Amino acid sequence: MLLSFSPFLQNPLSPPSPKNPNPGPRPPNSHQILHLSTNGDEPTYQTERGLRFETEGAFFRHESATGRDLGVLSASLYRRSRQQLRVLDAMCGCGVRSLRYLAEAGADFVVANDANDYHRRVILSNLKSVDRGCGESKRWVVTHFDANRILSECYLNSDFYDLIDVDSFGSDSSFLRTVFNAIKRGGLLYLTSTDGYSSGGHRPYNTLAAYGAFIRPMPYSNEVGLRMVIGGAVREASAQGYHVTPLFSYYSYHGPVFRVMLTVNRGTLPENKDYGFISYCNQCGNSQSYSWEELGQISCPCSNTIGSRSLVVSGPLWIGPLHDATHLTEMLNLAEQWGWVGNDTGTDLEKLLLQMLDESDPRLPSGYIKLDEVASRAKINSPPLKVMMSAMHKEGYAASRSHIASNAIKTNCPMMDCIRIAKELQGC
Ligand SMILES: C[S@@+](CC[C@H](N)C(=O)[O-])C[C@H]1O[C@@H](n2cnc3c(N)ncnc32)[C@H](O)[C@@H]1O
Repeated sequence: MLLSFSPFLQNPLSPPSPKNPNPGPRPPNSHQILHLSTNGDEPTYQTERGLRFETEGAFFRHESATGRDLGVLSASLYRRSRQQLRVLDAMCGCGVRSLRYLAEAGADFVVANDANDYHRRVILSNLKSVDRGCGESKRWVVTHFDANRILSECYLNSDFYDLIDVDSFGSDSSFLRTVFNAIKRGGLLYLTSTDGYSSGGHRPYNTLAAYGAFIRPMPYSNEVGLRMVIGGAVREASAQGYHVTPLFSYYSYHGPVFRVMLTVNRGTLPENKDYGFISYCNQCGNSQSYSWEELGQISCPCSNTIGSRSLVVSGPLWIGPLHDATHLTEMLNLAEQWGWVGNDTGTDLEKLLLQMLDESDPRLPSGYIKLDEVASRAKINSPPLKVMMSAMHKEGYAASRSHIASNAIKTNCPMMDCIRIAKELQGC
C-alpha cells in the first residue's frame, strides 16, 4: 500500500529550512539505530576521481566507476545549459553517485535514497565530506524509502527532478511506472539493468512476461540488452504521455551492466518509428530492422521467411540510434577539460567516448558482426579488425568498432560481402 505523508508534515524531500533544520520525518518503516563498525575496524575508504568516501557494508563496485563518470559528465552538461540540477539518486548504495553529482556536476540539490537504512551512517559521512565537514547541508538529504514510494511521493508533492538515477539490482523495469512522473520536462533519466540473462534470448517467454519483449538468441545480444532497456522506457513513457531519447548507451561486461541516459519530454510520439523489431537469420547471418507496419513482411535476402527455424525475430525494442553524437562530443570535450581522459578508472574514457561517437554514424544499422562469425562462415582465420574495416570503407560501406564487443564491427555491409572481403584479404 502506498503511504502518503500528512500535509502537515514537511515534505521529506525538501531541503531543511533554517527554521526547521530537520530534513523531514523518518519513514515509518525505518529505525534510528545507526550501525557503526561492529568489529572495531577502521572504515574502509575508496577513492574515485580524487574523491574519498567510505563504503563499509554498502554495495560498491569499483568497476562501475566508468558508468558514474558518464553520468556525471551528462549531469554537468545539463547543469551548465539549464543553470540548475536537482538529482534524485534513487538507489544510492554508499552514496558515491550523490557525492559525485554534488562535487563534480555542481548539483544544487541531491536526494540520496537507499531502501536499506543500514547504510545511513556511511552515506551521511560521505555527503558531509562534500561540505568539508560543515555539518548538515541544504544541498542534500538522505532518505530510506523504497524507490517506487519516493518516486510516487515526488509526484504527489509536485517535487520534480532534473536527473533521476535508477541503479537497481537486476532489471530496472519495476521502477518505470513511477519514475516518469517525478522527472522535469527535458530532464534526464539514467537507467541501469544488470539482467544479462534476459537479453541472451534463452527464455523468451520469461522475458516477454518481465519486459513485454520477446527476445531470441542473436550474436549481438548485449546490444539487444541496451535496446531492451531503452525499449522498456519508450513503452512506459509513451503509456504515460512522455517520450524518451537516448543520449548515450553503455554496456560493460563487468556484471554485465546495461546503462542508458535518456532525456524525457512531454508528449507521445505519433509514430514511434524507432520502436520495432530486429530479425537475425542464422542461415545467412544478416540482420534487419522492422517497424510495426512491416511486421508481415519479415523475410531475409536468402529467402528465409518468418516461419523458418533459422530466421529469428526479437522485439519490440528500440531500433533507433544508441547515442546522441552532439551530446557525446560535449561529454568528450568536458572529459578532456577535466583531465579525465586516460586510464585511471580501468577504462580509457576517451577511447570509449570516441568509439561511441563512431557508433553514432546514422548509416549504421542495429547490431554488429563478429569477426569470428565471418571467419567461421568463410572457413578462414579471423581477419584483423582494422584491415577489415578499412576494406569495408574502401567499398563505400559504413563500418565502426563497437564499444560492446572488441572483435566486432558495426556495419551496413551484408554478411555475404563481409565473407567475400575477408576471403579476398586472405587471398582466397
Ligand atoms: C546497485 S546498488 C547501487 C549502487 C550505487 N548506485 C553505486 O553507484 O555504487 C543498488 C542499491 O539499491 C538498493 N535497493 C534495492 N532495492 C531498492 C528499492 N526497491 N528501493 C530503493 N533502494 C533499493 C540496495 O540497498 C543497494 O544499495
